[in-house]
Amino acid sequence: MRLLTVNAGSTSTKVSVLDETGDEQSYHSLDAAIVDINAWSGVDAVAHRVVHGGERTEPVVIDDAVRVELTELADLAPLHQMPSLEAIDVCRGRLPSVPHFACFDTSFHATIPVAARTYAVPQRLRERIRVYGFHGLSHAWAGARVSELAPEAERVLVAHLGGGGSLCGLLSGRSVTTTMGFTPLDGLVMATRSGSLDPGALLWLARHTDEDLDHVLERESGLLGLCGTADMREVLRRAQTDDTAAELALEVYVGRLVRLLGGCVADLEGIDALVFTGGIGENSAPLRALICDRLRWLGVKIVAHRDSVDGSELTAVGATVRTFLVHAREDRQMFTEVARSLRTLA
Ligand SMILES: Nc1ncnc2c1ncn2[C@@H]1O[C@H](COP(=O)(O)OP(=O)(O)O)[C@@H](O)[C@H]1O
Ligand SMILES: CC(=O)OP(=O)(O)O
Ligand SMILES: [Mg+2]
Repeated sequence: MRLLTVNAGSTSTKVSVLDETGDEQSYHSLDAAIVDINAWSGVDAVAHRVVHGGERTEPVVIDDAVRVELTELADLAPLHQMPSLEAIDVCRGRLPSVPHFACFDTSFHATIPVAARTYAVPQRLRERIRVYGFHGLSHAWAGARVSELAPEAERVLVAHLGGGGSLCGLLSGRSVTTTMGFTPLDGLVMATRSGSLDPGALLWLARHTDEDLDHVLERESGLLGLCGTADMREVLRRAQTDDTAAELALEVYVGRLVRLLGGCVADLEGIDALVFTGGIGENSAPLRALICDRLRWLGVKIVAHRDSVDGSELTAVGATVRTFLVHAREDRQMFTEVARSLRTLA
């Protein structure tokens, strides 16, 4: 099978053409991929990463009805859903005769136990509002890689740190806990998203200010709100020059991560392996060091590792938890899922 994949993230769009031989072509935008339209010849199907899939637990072929269904979820993922739908429209226009699949970030988290997905609100609201969890394609891929790299590891914590960020606790490869909830605004401090906030603060802001809360919390907060840049490379560079706003941003970022990771570790009753993935997790040795310095109590200890080779083991002597670096391959995960769906449909 030859598959075109489109992954519209909050700070990047990644497009690739893949097949089972491992041959692959990558592009950093849909426009760049369209310029190389010859690479699309012979594509059997297209896979689109769609962040919110509602109750869906499997990829689905996109027709007009599915498109409407996904549009109705747009305000639950304002940085992602409409850009994905726009990419879907462009690709369906260019390749009308092959199936276009939506592969969902939410699907992998269908295994989270009921109590862990339930908010303490009245029943009439619980029917609408629950934990979905996101970055599922990345967490699933990282979990599968760890099962190759460390087959003995049953309790695995994946830290997907990119433009968005979330932690996922996996037990025997299945998601049981995660830091994002009803929407991808929850949990960790992100590039421009606040992450978790006291719901009382939201009520207060709604009553006492005329801020556009959607805009503030999705696009003006996170690292950007704390120190004026959304790019972790810049935050780290500025923190080296005694820039106090950048230093605070790093402390808030790492502090929130460590606190939420502690909750996931408690859900898993300990961990055997820790995995870093996503643009920051894969590429930033200094950030991994800052995080792991705060996790010594857990038995995490890593070597200073500067390159970003997929599957590298970072575990240092004396550690009781094995730590790995895995490249986020949502495209490869979509390949696996679409191949399975095509077999089922055949
Ligand atoms: N060497 C690096 N050090 C720190 N951060 C990095 C590095 N390389 C990339 N990043 C960060 O990774 C982020 C992009 O991550 P990625 O997972 O590709 O994004 P998206 O969430 O759009 O999918 C950028 O915001 C950038 O700041
Ligand atoms: C769900 C999410 O935040 O995705 P990304 O990190 O790709 O923006
Ligand atoms: Mg991403």
